[in-house]
Amino acid sequence: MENILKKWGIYQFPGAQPSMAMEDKHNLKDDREFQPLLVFGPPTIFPIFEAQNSHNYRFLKAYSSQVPLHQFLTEQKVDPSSIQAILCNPVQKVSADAIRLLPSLRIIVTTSAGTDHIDLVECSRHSIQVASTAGDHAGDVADMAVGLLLDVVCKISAADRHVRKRGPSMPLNLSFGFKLKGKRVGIVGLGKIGTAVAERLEAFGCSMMYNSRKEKAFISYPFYSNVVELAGDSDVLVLCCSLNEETRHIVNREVMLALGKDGFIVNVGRGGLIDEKELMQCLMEGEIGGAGLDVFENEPIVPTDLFSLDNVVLSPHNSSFTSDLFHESCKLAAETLQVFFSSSS
Ligand SMILES: O=CC(=O)O
Repeated sequence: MENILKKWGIYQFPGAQPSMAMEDKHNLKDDREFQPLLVFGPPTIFPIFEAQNSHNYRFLKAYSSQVPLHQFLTEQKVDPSSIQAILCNPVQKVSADAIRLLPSLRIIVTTSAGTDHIDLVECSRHSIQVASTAGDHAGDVADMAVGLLLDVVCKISAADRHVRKRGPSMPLNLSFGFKLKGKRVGIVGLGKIGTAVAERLEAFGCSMMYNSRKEKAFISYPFYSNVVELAGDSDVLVLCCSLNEETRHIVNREVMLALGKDGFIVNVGRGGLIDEKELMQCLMEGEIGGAGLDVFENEPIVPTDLFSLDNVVLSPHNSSFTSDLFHESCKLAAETLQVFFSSSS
Protein backbone atom coordinates (compact mmCIF):
# COMPACT_ATOMS: atom_id res chain seq x y z
CA MET A 1 0.00 0.00 0.00
CA GLU A 2 2.89 2.30 0.71
CA ASN A 3 3.79 2.01 -2.95
CA ILE A 4 0.26 2.92 -3.88
CA LEU A 5 0.42 5.99 -1.67
CA LYS A 6 3.75 6.95 -3.17
CA LYS A 7 2.43 6.45 -6.67
CA TRP A 8 -0.56 8.70 -6.11
CA GLY A 9 1.14 11.08 -3.71
CA ILE A 10 -0.16 11.99 -0.29
CA TYR A 11 -1.76 15.36 0.04
CA GLN A 12 -0.82 17.37 3.07
CA PHE A 13 -3.26 19.97 4.26
CA PRO A 14 -2.80 22.47 7.02
CA GLY A 15 -4.71 21.14 10.01
CA ALA A 16 -4.64 17.58 8.74
CA GLN A 17 -2.80 16.37 11.84
CA PRO A 18 -4.96 15.66 14.88
CA SER A 19 -4.66 18.52 17.34
CA MET A 20 -3.13 17.83 20.74
CA ALA A 21 -6.47 18.47 22.36
CA MET A 22 -8.07 15.79 20.25
CA GLU A 23 -5.26 13.37 20.84
CA ASP A 24 -5.46 13.95 24.58
CA LYS A 25 -9.18 13.44 24.53
CA HIS A 26 -8.72 10.26 22.55
CA ASN A 27 -6.03 8.99 24.88
CA LEU A 28 -8.28 9.34 27.88
CA LYS A 29 -10.63 6.70 26.52
CA ASP A 30 -9.96 3.06 25.86
CA ASP A 31 -10.01 2.42 22.08
CA ARG A 32 -12.88 0.00 22.55
CA GLU A 33 -15.13 2.83 23.73
CA PHE A 34 -15.06 4.41 20.26
CA GLN A 35 -17.33 3.44 17.43
CA PRO A 36 -15.17 1.39 15.01
CA LEU A 37 -14.99 2.87 11.52
CA LEU A 38 -13.35 0.76 8.85
CA VAL A 39 -11.45 3.00 6.46
CA PHE A 40 -10.85 1.76 2.93
CA GLY A 41 -8.50 3.61 0.68
CA PRO A 42 -8.91 7.34 1.07
CA PRO A 43 -5.27 8.15 1.88
CA THR A 44 -5.71 11.56 0.34
CA ILE A 45 -8.79 12.70 2.17
CA PHE A 46 -8.44 10.71 5.32
CA PRO A 47 -6.01 12.86 7.37
CA ILE A 48 -8.48 15.76 7.34
CA PHE A 49 -11.35 13.50 8.25
CA GLU A 50 -9.33 11.91 11.05
CA ALA A 51 -8.26 15.26 12.44
CA GLN A 52 -11.85 16.44 12.61
CA ASN A 53 -13.41 13.24 13.91
CA SER A 54 -10.86 11.52 16.13
CA HIS A 55 -13.11 12.02 19.15
CA ASN A 56 -15.89 9.94 17.56
CA TYR A 57 -14.31 6.88 16.05
CA ARG A 58 -11.75 4.21 16.37
CA PHE A 59 -10.27 4.28 12.87
CA LEU A 60 -9.40 0.90 11.44
CA LYS A 61 -7.13 1.89 8.59
CA ALA A 62 -7.45 -1.08 6.27
CA TYR A 63 -5.90 0.99 3.49
CA SER A 64 -2.56 1.11 5.25
CA SER A 65 -2.43 -2.66 5.76
CA GLN A 66 -0.83 -5.18 3.42
CA VAL A 67 -2.72 -8.19 4.77
CA PRO A 68 -6.20 -9.53 3.90
CA LEU A 69 -9.06 -7.87 5.74
CA HIS A 70 -9.86 -10.77 8.07
CA GLN A 71 -6.22 -10.91 9.16
CA PHE A 72 -6.09 -7.14 9.59
CA LEU A 73 -9.14 -7.24 11.87
CA THR A 74 -7.67 -10.12 13.90
CA GLU A 75 -4.41 -8.21 14.29
CA GLN A 76 -6.38 -5.16 15.46
CA LYS A 77 -8.33 -7.38 17.88
CA VAL A 78 -11.59 -6.25 16.31
CA ASP A 79 -14.66 -8.42 16.16
CA PRO A 80 -15.91 -8.16 12.52
CA SER A 81 -19.48 -8.07 13.80
CA SER A 82 -18.77 -4.80 15.63
CA ILE A 83 -18.31 -2.93 12.34
CA GLN A 84 -21.35 -1.10 11.01
CA ALA A 85 -19.75 1.45 8.73
CA ILE A 86 -17.05 1.77 6.07
CA LEU A 87 -15.55 5.01 4.79
CA CYS A 88 -13.97 4.66 1.35
CA ASN A 89 -13.02 6.21 -1.97
CA PRO A 90 -12.23 4.70 -5.38
CA VAL A 91 -8.59 3.92 -4.55
CA GLN A 92 -9.55 0.65 -2.86
CA LYS A 93 -12.33 -1.76 -3.84
CA VAL A 94 -15.03 -2.74 -1.36
CA SER A 95 -15.48 -6.27 -2.61
CA ALA A 96 -18.25 -8.81 -2.03
CA ASP A 97 -15.79 -10.79 0.13
CA ALA A 98 -15.15 -7.80 2.36
CA ILE A 99 -18.87 -7.13 2.71
CA ARG A 100 -19.61 -10.77 3.55
CA LEU A 101 -16.97 -10.67 6.27
CA LEU A 102 -18.86 -7.93 8.14
CA PRO A 103 -22.27 -9.23 9.25
CA SER A 104 -23.32 -5.95 10.93
CA LEU A 105 -22.27 -3.66 8.08
CA ARG A 106 -25.11 -1.18 7.41
CA ILE A 107 -23.57 1.77 5.59
CA ILE A 108 -20.73 2.47 3.16
CA VAL A 109 -19.84 6.14 2.80
CA THR A 110 -17.75 6.99 -0.22
CA THR A 111 -16.20 10.41 -0.70
CA SER A 112 -16.52 9.96 -4.47
CA ALA A 113 -19.42 10.49 -6.84
CA GLY A 114 -18.70 7.18 -8.57
CA THR A 115 -19.59 3.97 -6.76
CA ASP A 116 -18.07 1.46 -9.17
CA HIS A 117 -15.45 0.46 -6.57
CA ILE A 118 -18.22 -0.91 -4.32
CA ASP A 119 -19.95 -4.22 -4.96
CA LEU A 120 -23.45 -2.77 -5.12
CA VAL A 121 -25.10 -6.14 -5.81
CA GLU A 122 -23.72 -7.51 -2.54
CA CYS A 123 -24.80 -4.31 -0.77
CA SER A 124 -28.34 -4.66 -1.99
CA ARG A 125 -28.36 -8.33 -0.98
CA HIS A 126 -27.56 -7.30 2.59
CA SER A 127 -29.59 -4.05 2.61
CA ILE A 128 -26.46 -1.96 3.09
CA GLN A 129 -26.85 1.74 2.33
CA VAL A 130 -24.30 3.40 0.08
CA ALA A 131 -23.86 7.14 0.52
CA SER A 132 -21.85 9.37 -1.78
CA THR A 133 -20.48 12.50 -0.14
CA ALA A 134 -18.65 13.84 -3.17
CA GLY A 135 -20.15 17.29 -2.74
CA ASP A 136 -20.56 19.72 -5.55
CA HIS A 137 -17.69 18.38 -7.61
CA ALA A 138 -18.92 18.78 -11.20
CA GLY A 139 -17.23 22.16 -11.74
CA ASP A 140 -13.91 20.94 -10.35
CA VAL A 141 -13.92 17.87 -12.58
CA ALA A 142 -14.96 19.97 -15.59
CA ASP A 143 -12.10 22.41 -14.92
CA MET A 144 -9.69 19.48 -15.03
CA ALA A 145 -11.25 18.12 -18.23
CA VAL A 146 -10.80 21.48 -19.94
CA GLY A 147 -7.29 21.78 -18.49
CA LEU A 148 -6.29 18.38 -19.85
CA LEU A 149 -7.79 19.23 -23.24
CA LEU A 150 -6.03 22.60 -23.47
CA ASP A 151 -2.80 20.99 -22.36
CA VAL A 152 -2.84 18.20 -24.91
CA VAL A 153 -4.15 20.33 -27.78
CA CYS A 154 -1.79 23.27 -27.14
CA LYS A 155 1.06 20.94 -26.05
CA ILE A 156 1.63 22.80 -22.82
CA SER A 157 3.24 19.98 -20.82
CA ALA A 158 5.20 18.85 -23.87
CA ALA A 159 6.49 22.41 -24.34
CA ASP A 160 7.35 22.65 -20.66
CA ARG A 161 9.38 19.43 -20.84
CA HIS A 162 11.02 20.70 -24.00
CA VAL A 163 12.08 24.02 -22.43
CA ARG A 164 13.44 22.36 -19.31
CA LYS A 165 15.43 19.84 -21.34
CA ARG A 166 16.78 22.41 -23.75
CA GLY A 167 17.82 24.93 -21.10
CA PRO A 168 17.72 28.72 -20.97
CA SER A 169 17.70 29.64 -24.67
CA MET A 170 14.31 29.58 -26.38
CA PRO A 171 13.67 26.21 -28.05
CA LEU A 172 12.00 26.57 -31.43
CA ASN A 173 11.83 23.07 -32.77
CA LEU A 174 8.73 21.82 -30.97
CA SER A 175 5.96 20.65 -33.28
CA PHE A 176 2.88 22.88 -33.48
CA GLY A 177 -0.14 22.61 -31.26
CA PHE A 178 -3.71 23.20 -32.44
CA LYS A 179 -6.49 25.73 -31.99
CA LEU A 180 -9.21 24.80 -29.54
CA LYS A 181 -11.61 27.24 -31.18
CA GLY A 182 -13.90 25.53 -33.66
CA LYS A 183 -13.27 22.01 -32.37
CA ARG A 184 -16.28 19.70 -32.46
CA VAL A 185 -16.54 18.13 -29.02
CA GLY A 186 -18.41 14.89 -28.41
CA ILE A 187 -19.33 14.58 -24.76
CA VAL A 188 -20.00 11.05 -23.55
CA GLY A 189 -22.30 11.42 -20.54
CA LEU A 190 -24.11 14.74 -20.39
CA GLY A 191 -24.81 14.76 -16.65
CA LYS A 192 -23.64 17.48 -14.27
CA ILE A 193 -19.97 17.09 -15.20
CA GLY A 194 -20.61 16.80 -18.95
CA THR A 195 -22.84 19.87 -18.83
CA ALA A 196 -20.20 21.85 -16.91
CA VAL A 197 -17.59 20.81 -19.52
CA ALA A 198 -19.91 21.93 -22.34
CA GLU A 199 -20.54 25.32 -20.68
CA ARG A 200 -16.81 25.92 -20.39
CA LEU A 201 -15.95 24.76 -23.91
CA GLU A 202 -18.67 26.91 -25.47
CA ALA A 203 -16.66 29.90 -24.26
CA PHE A 204 -13.69 28.58 -26.24
CA GLY A 205 -15.77 28.54 -29.41
CA CYS A 206 -16.18 24.75 -29.58
CA SER A 207 -19.35 23.13 -30.86
CA MET A 208 -20.93 20.42 -28.73
CA MET A 209 -22.67 17.11 -29.38
CA TYR A 210 -23.30 14.28 -26.97
CA ASN A 211 -24.07 10.68 -26.19
CA SER A 212 -26.06 9.76 -23.10
CA ARG A 213 -28.29 6.90 -21.98
CA LYS A 214 -31.15 8.78 -23.60
CA GLU A 215 -31.72 12.01 -25.43
CA LYS A 216 -32.24 14.95 -23.08
CA ALA A 217 -35.21 17.25 -23.37
CA PHE A 218 -34.35 20.96 -23.64
CA ILE A 219 -30.76 20.33 -24.80
CA SER A 220 -30.06 21.74 -28.21
CA TYR A 221 -26.75 19.90 -28.80
CA PRO A 222 -27.09 17.06 -31.33
CA PHE A 223 -27.67 13.70 -29.64
CA TYR A 224 -25.96 10.51 -30.83
CA SER A 225 -27.16 7.16 -29.58
CA ASN A 226 -24.13 5.56 -31.21
CA VAL A 227 -20.65 6.42 -29.91
CA VAL A 228 -18.88 5.39 -33.15
CA GLU A 229 -21.02 7.91 -35.03
CA LEU A 230 -20.39 10.55 -32.37
CA ALA A 231 -16.64 9.95 -32.66
CA GLY A 232 -16.85 10.14 -36.47
CA ASP A 233 -18.36 13.64 -36.22
CA SER A 234 -16.07 14.87 -33.39
CA ASP A 235 -12.53 16.23 -33.09
CA VAL A 236 -12.50 15.59 -29.37
CA LEU A 237 -14.23 13.04 -27.15
CA VAL A 238 -14.64 13.95 -23.48
CA LEU A 239 -15.65 11.03 -21.28
CA CYS A 240 -17.73 12.09 -18.30
CA CYS A 241 -20.08 9.17 -17.74
CA SER A 242 -20.07 6.64 -14.92
CA LEU A 243 -18.63 3.17 -15.32
CA ASN A 244 -21.05 0.26 -15.41
CA GLU A 245 -21.57 -2.85 -17.50
CA GLU A 246 -23.09 -0.80 -20.35
CA THR A 247 -20.30 1.76 -20.45
CA ARG A 248 -17.24 -0.48 -19.89
CA HIS A 249 -15.00 -0.03 -22.96
CA ILE A 250 -17.53 2.31 -24.52
CA VAL A 251 -14.45 3.69 -26.28
CA ASN A 252 -12.96 0.75 -28.15
CA ARG A 253 -10.71 0.56 -31.20
CA GLU A 254 -13.61 1.16 -33.59
CA VAL A 255 -14.51 4.39 -31.77
CA MET A 256 -10.89 5.56 -31.79
CA LEU A 257 -10.48 4.83 -35.50
CA ALA A 258 -13.68 6.79 -36.14
CA LEU A 259 -12.30 9.71 -34.11
CA GLY A 260 -9.23 9.64 -36.32
CA LYS A 261 -5.60 10.68 -36.47
CA ASP A 262 -6.26 14.31 -35.48
CA GLY A 263 -8.73 13.41 -32.74
CA PHE A 264 -8.20 13.80 -29.00
CA ILE A 265 -9.68 11.93 -26.04
CA VAL A 266 -10.07 13.34 -22.54
CA ASN A 267 -11.12 10.96 -19.80
CA VAL A 268 -12.26 12.29 -16.41
CA GLY A 269 -14.79 9.48 -15.88
CA ARG A 270 -13.27 6.10 -15.13
CA GLY A 271 -10.36 4.27 -16.73
CA GLY A 272 -12.56 1.31 -17.66
CA LEU A 273 -14.56 3.48 -20.08
CA ILE A 274 -11.68 3.05 -22.56
CA ASP A 275 -10.13 -0.19 -23.71
CA GLU A 276 -6.71 0.86 -22.43
CA LYS A 277 -4.68 -1.68 -24.44
CA GLU A 278 -6.30 -0.40 -27.62
CA LEU A 279 -5.77 3.18 -26.52
CA MET A 280 -2.05 2.50 -26.11
CA GLN A 281 -1.92 0.93 -29.56
CA CYS A 282 -3.84 3.77 -31.18
CA LEU A 283 -1.63 6.39 -29.52
CA MET A 284 1.58 4.62 -30.43
CA GLU A 285 0.49 3.94 -34.02
CA GLY A 286 -0.74 7.53 -34.44
CA GLU A 287 -4.34 6.38 -35.03
CA ILE A 288 -5.50 9.16 -32.71
CA GLY A 289 -3.91 12.54 -32.10
CA GLY A 290 -3.54 12.50 -28.33
CA ALA A 291 -5.14 12.01 -24.94
CA GLY A 292 -5.57 13.74 -21.61
CA LEU A 293 -6.13 11.09 -18.94
CA ASP A 294 -7.08 11.56 -15.32
CA VAL A 295 -8.16 7.95 -14.84
CA PHE A 296 -6.77 4.53 -15.74
CA GLU A 297 -8.16 1.09 -16.16
CA ASN A 298 -6.19 -0.64 -13.38
CA GLU A 299 -5.57 2.13 -10.91
CA PRO A 300 -3.24 2.88 -9.31
CA ILE A 301 -1.26 1.35 -12.16
CA VAL A 302 -0.53 3.73 -15.01
CA PRO A 303 0.81 2.01 -18.17
CA THR A 304 4.45 3.08 -18.33
CA ASP A 305 4.42 3.10 -22.16
CA LEU A 306 2.40 6.31 -21.85
CA PHE A 307 5.30 8.11 -20.17
CA SER A 308 7.32 8.54 -23.33
CA LEU A 309 4.42 9.87 -25.43
CA ASP A 310 4.46 13.64 -25.86
CA ASN A 311 0.87 13.69 -27.08
CA VAL A 312 -0.45 12.38 -23.75
CA VAL A 313 -1.09 14.34 -20.56
CA LEU A 314 -1.45 12.35 -17.36
CA SER A 315 -3.01 13.09 -14.00
CA PRO A 316 -3.45 10.69 -11.04
CA HIS A 317 -7.26 10.56 -10.68
CA ASN A 318 -7.01 14.03 -9.34
CA SER A 319 -9.84 15.94 -10.94
CA SER A 320 -12.14 16.21 -7.97
CA PHE A 321 -9.35 16.65 -5.46
CA THR A 322 -9.36 20.36 -5.01
CA SER A 323 -8.73 21.51 -1.49
CA ASP A 324 -12.20 23.13 -1.28
CA LEU A 325 -13.90 19.95 -2.34
CA PHE A 326 -11.86 17.87 0.09
CA HIS A 327 -13.15 19.86 3.00
CA GLU A 328 -16.72 19.80 1.73
CA SER A 329 -16.55 16.07 1.18
CA CYS A 330 -15.08 15.42 4.65
CA LYS A 331 -17.81 17.48 6.25
CA LEU A 332 -20.53 15.63 4.35
CA ALA A 333 -18.99 12.25 5.22
CA ALA A 334 -18.82 13.21 8.91
CA GLU A 335 -22.43 14.41 8.90
CA THR A 336 -23.64 11.30 7.11
CA LEU A 337 -21.92 9.00 9.60
CA GLN A 338 -23.14 11.06 12.51
CA VAL A 339 -26.74 10.82 11.31
CA PHE A 340 -26.32 7.10 10.72
CA PHE A 341 -24.86 6.34 14.14
CA SER A 342 -27.24 8.58 16.02
CA SER A 343 -30.25 6.99 14.35
CA SER A 344 -28.95 3.44 14.76
CA SER A 345 -28.00 3.67 18.45
O1 LIG B 1 -13.53 10.02 -9.12
C1 LIG B 1 -14.07 10.73 -8.37
C2 LIG B 1 -15.44 10.62 -8.02
O2 LIG B 1 -16.10 9.63 -8.42
O3 LIG B 1 -15.92 11.52 -7.31
